[in-house]
Amino acid sequence: MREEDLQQEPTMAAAAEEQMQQLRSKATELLLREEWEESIQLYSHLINLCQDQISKTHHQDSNNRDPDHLSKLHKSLCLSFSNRAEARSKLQDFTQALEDCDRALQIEATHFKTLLCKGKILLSLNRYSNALDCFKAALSDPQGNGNLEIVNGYLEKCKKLELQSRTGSFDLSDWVLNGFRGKPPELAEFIGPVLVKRSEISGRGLFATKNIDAGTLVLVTKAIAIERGILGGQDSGENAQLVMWKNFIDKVKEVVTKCQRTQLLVSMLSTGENEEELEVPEMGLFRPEIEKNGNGFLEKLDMDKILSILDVNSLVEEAVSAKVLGKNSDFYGVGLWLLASFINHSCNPNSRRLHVGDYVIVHASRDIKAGEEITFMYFDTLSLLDKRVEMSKSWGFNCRCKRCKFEDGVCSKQELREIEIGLEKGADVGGAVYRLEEGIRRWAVRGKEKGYLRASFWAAYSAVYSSDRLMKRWGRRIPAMEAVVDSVVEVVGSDERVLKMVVEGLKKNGGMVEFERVMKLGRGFYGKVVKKQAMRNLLEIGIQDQSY
Ligand SMILES: C[S@@+](CC[C@H](N)C(=O)[O-])C[C@H]1O[C@@H](n2cnc3c(N)ncnc32)[C@H](O)[C@@H]1O
Repeated sequence: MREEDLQQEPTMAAAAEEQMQQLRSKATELLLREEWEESIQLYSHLINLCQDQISKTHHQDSNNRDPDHLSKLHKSLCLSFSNRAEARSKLQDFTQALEDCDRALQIEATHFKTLLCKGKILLSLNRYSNALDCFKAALSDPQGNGNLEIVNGYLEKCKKLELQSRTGSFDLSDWVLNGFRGKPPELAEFIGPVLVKRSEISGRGLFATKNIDAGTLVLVTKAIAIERGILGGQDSGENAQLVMWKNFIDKVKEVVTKCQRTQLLVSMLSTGENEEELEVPEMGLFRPEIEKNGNGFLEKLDMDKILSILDVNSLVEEAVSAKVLGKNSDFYGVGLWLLASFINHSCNPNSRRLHVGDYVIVHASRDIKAGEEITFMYFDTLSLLDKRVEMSKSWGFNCRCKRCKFEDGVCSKQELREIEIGLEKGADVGGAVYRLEEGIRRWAVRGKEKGYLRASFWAAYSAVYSSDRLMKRWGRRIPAMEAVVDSVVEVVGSDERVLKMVVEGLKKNGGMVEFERVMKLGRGFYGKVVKKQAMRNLLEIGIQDQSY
């Protein structure tokens, strides 16, 4: 280096130091004011300057190097990455935020602020054991001592969620007993014994890899985007729905841009066309703990494709919990849950879903055998074939489930149609049920197929069983309620209306319907997330005042 350069260097370094100092205080101010975008810009500038200065210092003659100066620069760089990570995480840009955390931790492996920030990001990405490692490491930093309470709080939360996601042991008893009111409990993501495979129904579907008994959890997964609101009257309701739909699309677009893993999975969802040609995703893709940032090739998701995907896969929060949460019948919530998007519809479903906060919980609503496809209902399955055909069309497909195939091919279609028309015209429901049961015998309909027809005419059966007058007249000529309930539950799984009728039967007749039967139905309906004692209370409440 020339003599004059050497003389100029301290002044240039001082100027750079001053510029960095100004940037640091301005960026910190923006961070405190929660102006994330702006603070990110300044931190990026600061990071460049720091790196520049560090490289200049490295090029200096080792005798002239000031080790203190270098270590200050490294500290400043570490803090800048850490703060930029914080700002990026606030904007939900988790991929870049994690990159910043890692760069900060390369400089200082136990940097407390960074470990806390990284732990929180991993926690919100449902990567519980990785988050746990971060919080444990944070405790080993001297700064951790002053923040023991905060770090321990996160550690406990992580441990609980990690256990839930590993074992599927969730307990929503208190929340359900409280009428789904209050803040929904915190949940982990969980994947039970299931696998995505080709389905005979259409495209891909989710299958059980083990026997799963009624009430057992199949999966718990968080929406990648969700939009909720209250729809007003007719016109304003339609408008509100349009605005919500637009916001929902924007949210999906944003997550897809920010997270490659999400983008990859969204691009694999069905657009409703050529489903047989769609790729079957490997299950690892649904496990956030397995770091997977795409395979280098990412299909570009254009707007048309996103719209078709959302049309086919988004679910409306229509579960009882969502209605109570919204405290309003006009409450409407729409979301996209990735793994749940691989579940096909069946009018003979074996699972049901419950919405808890941003999570959807899917549990078996009846016993499922290993190898069986897991299905839930997209629309009401306790209804007649014609109505179901109409609803399936409005979903954009023709239902190809076994029940629809059977009912479509049943030899006695004309007679069934006559019973239906009679009911539409206000014929005696008891007479209709009697005629149907008599037909079932004559047409030699057996086993599960009996349940198919009974589930289709459920409205008539339930009207008879709930009326003392009709039961007096028809009770001895039609099957006992328990037999019909069993065959209907075998077909549609546990259902709120069936459960309600059975609970009312228990209330009226005491011993006629055993409590165990009600408990089994309750388990199929609410799932094992409601524990035995709470379920007893829940159903006893129902027995006392019918408001379960
Ligand atoms: C949420 S996706 C379910 C997964 C889908 N099969 C796949 O391969 O990605 C919904 C789409 O699956 C198909 N589907 C679901 N249930 C069906 C059924 N019962 N009969 C026919 N097609 C069905 C329809 O194309 C529907 O638009």
